[in-house]
Amino acid sequence: MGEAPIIIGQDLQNGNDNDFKSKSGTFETSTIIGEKKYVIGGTSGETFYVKVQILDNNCLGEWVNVVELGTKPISCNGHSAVLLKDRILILKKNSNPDDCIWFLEVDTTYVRQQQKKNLGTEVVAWSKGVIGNVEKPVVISGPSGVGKGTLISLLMKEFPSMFGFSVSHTTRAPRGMEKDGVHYHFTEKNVMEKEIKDGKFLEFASVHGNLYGTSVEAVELVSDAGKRCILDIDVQGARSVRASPLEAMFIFICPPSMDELEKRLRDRGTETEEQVLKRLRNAQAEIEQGRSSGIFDHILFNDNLEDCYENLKKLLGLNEYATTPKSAPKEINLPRDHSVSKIDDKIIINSTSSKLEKESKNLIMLDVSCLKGGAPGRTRGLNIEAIDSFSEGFNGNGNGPI
Ligand SMILES: Nc1ncnc2c1ncn2[C@@H]1O[C@H](COP(=O)(O)OP(=O)(O)OP(=O)(O)O)[C@@H](O)[C@H]1O
Ligand SMILES: Nc1nc2c(ncn2[C@@H]2O[C@H](COP(=O)(O)O)[C@@H](O)[C@H]2O)c(=O)[nH]1
Repeated sequence: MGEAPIIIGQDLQNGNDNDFKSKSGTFETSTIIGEKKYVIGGTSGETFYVKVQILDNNCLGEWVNVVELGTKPISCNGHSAVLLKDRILILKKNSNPDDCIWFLEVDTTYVRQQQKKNLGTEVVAWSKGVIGNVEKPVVISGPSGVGKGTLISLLMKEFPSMFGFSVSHTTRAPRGMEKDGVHYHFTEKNVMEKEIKDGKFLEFASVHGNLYGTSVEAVELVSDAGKRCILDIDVQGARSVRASPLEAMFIFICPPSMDELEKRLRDRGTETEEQVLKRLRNAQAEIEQGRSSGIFDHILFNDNLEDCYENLKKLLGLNEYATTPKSAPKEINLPRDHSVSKIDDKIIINSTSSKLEKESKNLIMLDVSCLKGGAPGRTRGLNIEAIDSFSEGFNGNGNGPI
């Protein structure tokens, strides 16, 4: 049973009571959804950790246990909360431009799935907001030696600002040139198993006798950089990602023949004879699954490398002229003191700072109509615009068109 926060301020009938101070001196918001009140605030102490508590009127008005999933904001010195359809938008005050928009998911598909696993406990999930339309992650699978890594390297070299590689964890030993944290996070089996138990992985699989996995953080880091995430994972991993809430594009790379695959693996010279044979045995099953399981949106044959790379670029909507991201992420400078209001899918953020400060700040409009993704991972598709309160037809109180 959670300890009840001490709240000063009025509960609203339905919606939010924004940014009031509790007796402990920390800032809290209270959002009412049906019979439940979500109190988002901090624990006292030197560092202000964000914490969620839920008062459930269905449970005789008791504070219920809450499991908070996802990566949550590390610290927060006050925030505003706005109720959207299935999640609460959190606007952090006094924060960096790339760390001020967060979501607390309360009724998304992911939360409902997790709720089933944690019967008897309330589940909520945190997800950081990313401005702009960073496109869906790309999952690339195919048998060992087919050329996935080669194709991905070409892509990253040609479009460094557009794509970011999801650095997987593995329990296999590094190869000669491989660097920890760059090619893989090389780790111990017991450590990785513990992290899997702790829910840090989006997917994981035992591949050719070793454990491999994509951490939620690996994907989030790429999204945070405003780049399209590329995952190089096996078919089992692709299946898990397909079943997860992460919307992605799935591409399977096929070899022209088993003989050619064997030649590439042997010529690469990174595996022992025993490992080569194991990888070739697994390749047969992977190719069958890749071609028939329905997991993949596209199948590419990597016969001639140049042709295959051109086809990959076509699938990704790239051509020789597209060398910059389609939508570079914009930054938001949230006024330190602000009020928020909601008009349909538009959140109006109005500076309530001193006049001097206000002169440099505009009214900001955050469009949440095209949200994509979410926990586990980032929430994409946020659009932001600074608007002139007089010319754009909004009054200065953010109370809607005048
Ligand atoms: N189209 C191609 N024609 C000939 N050789 C190729 C082609 N594509 C890749 N190769 C070579 O095949 C070898 C295997 O490629 P790569 O390491 O990219 O495979 P991979 O699918 O990433 O393998 P793994 O899953 O084991 O990491 C490399 O030596 C690479 O240079
Ligand atoms: N399910 C996952 N598979 C992964 C991940 N990272 C890599 N892989 C796949 O493993 C094999 C072997 O890779 P290698 O580097 O040892 O040659 C290959 O098919 C990769 O696609 C992961 O995070 N999850």
